[in-house]
Amino acid sequence: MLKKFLKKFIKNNDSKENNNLTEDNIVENDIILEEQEEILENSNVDTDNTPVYEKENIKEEVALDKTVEHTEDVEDANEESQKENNKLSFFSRLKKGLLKTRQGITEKIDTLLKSYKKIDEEFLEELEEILIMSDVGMDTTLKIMDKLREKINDRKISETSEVKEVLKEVMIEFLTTSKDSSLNISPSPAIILVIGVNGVGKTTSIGKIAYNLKSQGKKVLLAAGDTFRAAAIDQLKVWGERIGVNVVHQSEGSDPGAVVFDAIQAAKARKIDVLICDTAGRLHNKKNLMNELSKIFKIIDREYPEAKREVLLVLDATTGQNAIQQAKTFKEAANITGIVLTKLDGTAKGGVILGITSELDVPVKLIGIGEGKEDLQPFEPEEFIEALLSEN
Ligand SMILES: Nc1nc2c(ncn2[C@@H]2O[C@H](COP(=O)(O)OP(=O)(O)OP(=O)(O)O)[C@@H](O)[C@H]2O)c(=O)[nH]1
Repeated sequence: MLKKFLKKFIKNNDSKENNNLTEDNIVENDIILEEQEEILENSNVDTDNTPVYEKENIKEEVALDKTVEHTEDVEDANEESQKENNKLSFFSRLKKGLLKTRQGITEKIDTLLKSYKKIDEEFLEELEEILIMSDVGMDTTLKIMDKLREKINDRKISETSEVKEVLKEVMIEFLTTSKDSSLNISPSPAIILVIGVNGVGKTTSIGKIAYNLKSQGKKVLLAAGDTFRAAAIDQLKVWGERIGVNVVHQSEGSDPGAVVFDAIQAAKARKIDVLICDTAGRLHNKKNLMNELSKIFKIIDREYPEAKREVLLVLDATTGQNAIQQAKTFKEAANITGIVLTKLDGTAKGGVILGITSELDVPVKLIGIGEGKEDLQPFEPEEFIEALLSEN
C-alpha cells in the first residue's frame, strides 16, 4: 500500500514537473523512489511493524468503517422496523378486511365454545356446520374435521377451550401446499402471465404487483394483453401512469399474442427484470380460452425461454365456491403456478381460501384486501389464520 502510494506520488510529481523525461532522469527517479521508500519504511515504523503513516490511514479507515457500519446498522434497523411496521399495519388491515369472514366463522366458533365445555359429537357436528356455512366447502370441511378429530383423540383433549388452537393448526396445514408460495421471478428476467375472468381484479392486481416489485428496485414492464375491451387497455395504462411503469399496448381487438411478442422484445431491449402480461379471461368457451393461452405460451417458449415463468390465476373471494369452479376450469387450460385471491375485504366468504388450496393443490401466492396499491401482499398461512381466528 505504502509503495503504491509513493510510486503514484512521485510519478504524479514527475508528470507535473517533468514533461520531457530522459533515460537518465527516469533512472534517477527510480533511485529516488527506492531511497524514499526505504527512509519511510525505516523511520515511520511502529512497534507492530506497521508504518505510522499507514497506521494513521488505518485509523481513519477504521473510524470511517465504524461510521459506515453504524450508519448501515441504523439503516438496517430502520429498514427492519419499517418492514415490521408494514407487516403490523398489513396484519391489522388484514384483520379488519376479514371482518365479515371473522363474523361468519370466528364469532360463531367462539359462541359455540362458550356453550359447550366438553367435546362431544354434537359439538363437533355444530363446528362442522359453521365451516360449511362459511364457504370452506363440503369436501374440505370434512377433511378438516377428520384431521381435527384425529388430533383431538391423539392428544386426548376433552375440553372445548383447547379446540381452537388445534383447529388453527389444522387450517394452517391445509393452507400450506407442497409447492413454493413465493413468486418464482429470481434471478431475472421473469415473465408473469395473469389470467382470470373479467371483473375478478386482474388489472388491479397487476398494478399492485408491479408497484410492489418496483418498490423493491426491480425494472418492471406491463403488457396490455387483454385486447378484448378498450377499457381494459385504458385501465392498465392508468395503473402504469399511477405507479410509473411503462405499458406495451396495441388497439382494441388486436392479437394478444402480438402484444405479448412486442412486450417481450421491449423487455429484452430494456433489460427488464419482470414483464407482467394481462390477458383476456373469457370463460364462456373453454376451447377458445385454451387456444388463446396456448398461443401466448408458444410465443413465450420461443421468444423468451430464458425467463422464469409464473402463471397467476386471479380469483375473487366474494364469489365463494364459484371461485373454486373457475379455478378448476382454468387449471385444465393452463399450468397455473399460483393464485391471487382478491377482495378478501368486505366478504363473509373468505373461508373459500381453504377450499382453493386443498382442492386444487395450487398455492395462494398473494391476497388482496382493498383497492389501494399497497393492498396486495404475499399470503402467509400462519398470519392469515391468526388474523382470522384470533379473538377481537
Ligand atoms: N375491495 C376490493 N376491491 C378490489 C380488490 N381487487 C380489485 N378490486 C376492485 O374490483 C374491481 C374490478 O377490478 P379489475 O382489476 O378491473 O378487474 P379485472 O379482472 O381486470 O376486470 P376487467 O378489467 O373487467 O377484465 C375494481 O373496482 C377494483 O378496484 C380487492 O382486493 N379488494
